[in-house]
Amino acid sequence: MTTDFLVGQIRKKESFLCIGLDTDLDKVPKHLLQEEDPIFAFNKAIIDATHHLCVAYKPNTAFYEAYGIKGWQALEKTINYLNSNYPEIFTIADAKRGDIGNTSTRYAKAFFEDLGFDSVTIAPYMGRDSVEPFLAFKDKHTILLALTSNKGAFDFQTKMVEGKELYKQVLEISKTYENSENLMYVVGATKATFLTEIRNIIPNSFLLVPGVGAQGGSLVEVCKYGMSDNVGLLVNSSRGIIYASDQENFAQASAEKAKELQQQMSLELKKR
Ligand SMILES: O=c1ccn([C@@H]2O[C@H](COP(=O)(O)O)[C@@H](O)[C@H]2O)c(=O)[nH]1
Repeated sequence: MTTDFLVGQIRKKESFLCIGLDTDLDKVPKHLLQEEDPIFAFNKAIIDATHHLCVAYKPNTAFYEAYGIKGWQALEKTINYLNSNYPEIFTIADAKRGDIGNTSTRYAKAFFEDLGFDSVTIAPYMGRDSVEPFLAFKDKHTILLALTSNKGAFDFQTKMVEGKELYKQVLEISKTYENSENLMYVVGATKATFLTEIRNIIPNSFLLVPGVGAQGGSLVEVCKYGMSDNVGLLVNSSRGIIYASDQENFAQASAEKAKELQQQMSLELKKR
């Protein structure tokens, strides 16, 4: 999917919501456990109830890998369902990969070609040759971890390296990578006050912003400091939406939570 198409969807739906499909069988409604594939049954119900309120879905691969081959099959069914039924939706494999070049190429093929995701999250730590294999794929997006939402972000990401915080080095150096127009960045909603400085370095790049909802980040602050001329934001909520209820009405309850965020997003878009 091109960035222009994504921006068009954001304007049309008045939403830059990304719903995280972090599907955990300990948390899904009990009646679904009788289904042949309870993970997919849960995801399908959530997607059907919420697709008009969001522009992206982000399965975190950990939640699928944890269930072995059945989990991976559920991930495959989920992305196939999205691509077949809702091709206007931007899809993110939150896999946090990155390795030596030939290995990164295999990861890129797995997520972009075999599974057919629009984007994948990548750790920048191994540098240029670990990231560029992902960037080589046209109309696919590589979402680099810049400043993450967790407390441990302060262990390394904000440390000074050659006179500059490491996360700023990641932003600046990655701009020099081949096909860097295919880059997006992860910045946690819990780090919203850093967004002004981040926008000075990458004024127009899209940011995937996890951390509203369960982690306590503020959507208003993210928009205040992080919204760019082309919106430039995909704000993710996972647990806050998909586990709104553990009863039979779970999909409707998730749609209500998604609608609350979409309406706040619509207001933020109208402010500009
Ligand atoms: O900095 C980061 C990077 C990734 N994540 C992931 O996003 C979701 C957040 O889930 P919530 O339930 O809305 O808190 C989850 O998959 C994380 O692994 C992040 O939180 N922060």
